[in-house]
Amino acid sequence: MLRKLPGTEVQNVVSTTPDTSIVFAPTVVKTPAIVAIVVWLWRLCAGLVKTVVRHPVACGWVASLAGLGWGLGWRAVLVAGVAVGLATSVWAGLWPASFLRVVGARLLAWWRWMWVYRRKWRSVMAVAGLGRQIGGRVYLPDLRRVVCGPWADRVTVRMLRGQTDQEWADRLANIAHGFGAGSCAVSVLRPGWVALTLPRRDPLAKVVRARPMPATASVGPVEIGVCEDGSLYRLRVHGTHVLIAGATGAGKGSWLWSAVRGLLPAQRAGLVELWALDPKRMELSYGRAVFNAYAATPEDCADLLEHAVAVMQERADRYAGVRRDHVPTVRDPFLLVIVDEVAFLTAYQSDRNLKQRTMAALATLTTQGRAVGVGVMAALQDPRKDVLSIRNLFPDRVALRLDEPDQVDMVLGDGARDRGALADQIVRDPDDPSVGAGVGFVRVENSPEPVRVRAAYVSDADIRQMVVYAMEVS
Ligand SMILES: Nc1ncnc2c1ncn2[C@@H]1O[C@H](COP(=O)(O)OP(=O)(O)OP(=O)(O)O)[C@@H](O)[C@H]1O
Repeated sequence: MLRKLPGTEVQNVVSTTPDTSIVFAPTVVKTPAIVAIVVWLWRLCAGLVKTVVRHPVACGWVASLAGLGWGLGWRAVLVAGVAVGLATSVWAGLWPASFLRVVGARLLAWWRWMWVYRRKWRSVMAVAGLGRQIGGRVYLPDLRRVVCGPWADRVTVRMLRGQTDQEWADRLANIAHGFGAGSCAVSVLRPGWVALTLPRRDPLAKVVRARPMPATASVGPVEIGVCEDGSLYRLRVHGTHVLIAGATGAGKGSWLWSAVRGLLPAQRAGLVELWALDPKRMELSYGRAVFNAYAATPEDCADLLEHAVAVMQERADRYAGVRRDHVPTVRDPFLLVIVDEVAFLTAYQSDRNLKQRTMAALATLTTQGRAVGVGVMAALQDPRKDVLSIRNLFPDRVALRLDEPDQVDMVLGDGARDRGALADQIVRDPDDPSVGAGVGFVRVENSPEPVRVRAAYVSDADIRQMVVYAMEVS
C-alpha cells in the first residue's frame, strides 16, 4: 500500500516502506573512456610544457643526453657525461665564485624547490590558513619560483585571487616555522604576486669590525655596518634626524660611534661639528675629546640644546628668501647633535623646568633643523610615547633588539613588524654580549621596507684611535 510520509518536504515522497529511512543517491554519470584519456593526456602535456618553461636548463640537459643516446648509443652518453663532469670540476676548482653563482645556486634552488618548498607547500599553506576550500575543491597559492641567494631563498608566489599581502604578513611566523627558516619577510612584486625571503643562515651572526675612516671629508651617508646581502649599509645623517631605539645592551653605542667615525674627516675639515649630550656618562664620555661640544648634566644638556636652537635660528634668518637647503661649509658646518639615552633628559627628568626646556629645544630642532644643517641623532631604550612624545619627528628610525613586539611598530611605524622587522626576536646571550648586539631594522623616510643591518663594533681601541685622529692638527 502506498502511504504519504509526515513532514513538509518529505510529504511529497511516496514510500512503500515508511518505517525505513530514505537514502538519496547521486546520479552516476558514466564518463566515456575516450574523454578520460583526452583529459589525462591534456594534463600530461600541460605538465610537460610547464616543466620545460620553468626548468629550461635542466630539461635541455636531459633532452640533449637522450638525443645523444638515441643517435650515437649509450657509450656516447657515457663519454659526454664524463667530459662534462671533468669540465665542471675544473671550473669549480679554478673559478669557484662563478661556478657557485651559475651552477651551485641553481642546483641548490632546484633542491630547495623540491625538498623544502614543493614537498611542504600544501601542508604549510593549509595549516597557515593561506589555502581555501571552495565547493569541495582546495585552492592553494601558486609556488612559482625559488632563487637561492648567498644567505636566503627568495620564493615567488602567486597569491589566490582576492588575497592580500597583509594576509601573508599576518602569517610570517607560520611560514618561517613551516619551512624551517629563522624568519620570513614578505614584499609585493606586483598586484597578485609576492616574494618571500626565507634565510638559510644568519648573515649578520658575525661581529663586524669598525669600518675604516673615510679617506675624504663627507657629511654622509656614513658607513654604519653591513646589510644581510653583504653590502655596506650607509646611513644618511645630513638632512634628516635619526632615532635609535633598543633595549639595554642592544648595541646603540655602535650605531652612534660608527656615525661619528664616518664624520671625523669632515669634522677635521671644518664641515661638521659634533655636539654630544651624554646624561648617562657611560657611552660618549669615553671619546669625549672627539666632540666639539660635550654636556652631561641635565642643565648643561638643556643649555647646549638651546645653543643649537640659536645656531639654527640664526641660520634660518640668514637663509630666509635666499636659499632653501644647506650645503656644509666652514662657515656653516653641518651640526650633528648626538644624544645618548634621550629619556634621561625628558621622561626621567624630575625638574619640570629643565624637562620643558629640553623637550622644547628637541622639538624645535627636529621640526626645523634639517633644512639649515642641524641634525639630531638620539638613542633611547624605551620607545613608548610617554617616554619620547616627539619620536615621530625623527624621519629615519632604527629598531635594535626590543623587549616587546608592540614596540617595533612604535619605533618603525605601523605595519613594520608585519613586513618582517622582528626586532623583538633578535637573539641575545647573557654570557656573550656581542650576540645580536648592533643588529637592527632601519626604516628610512619614504620607504616602507625595513632593512636588517648590523652596525660595526667600534671598540675602545677604535675610539682611542679616533680621539688621536681628532686631536691631530691637519
Ligand atoms: N655592533 C656590535 N657588534 C658586536 N658587539 C657589540 C656591538 N655593539 C655592542 N656590542 C657589545 O654589546 C655590549 C653593549 O653595547 P652598548 O653599550 O652599545 O649597548 P647599549 O644599547 O648602548 O646599552 P645601554 O642602553 O645599556 O647602554 C658592548 O659592551 C659590546 O660588548
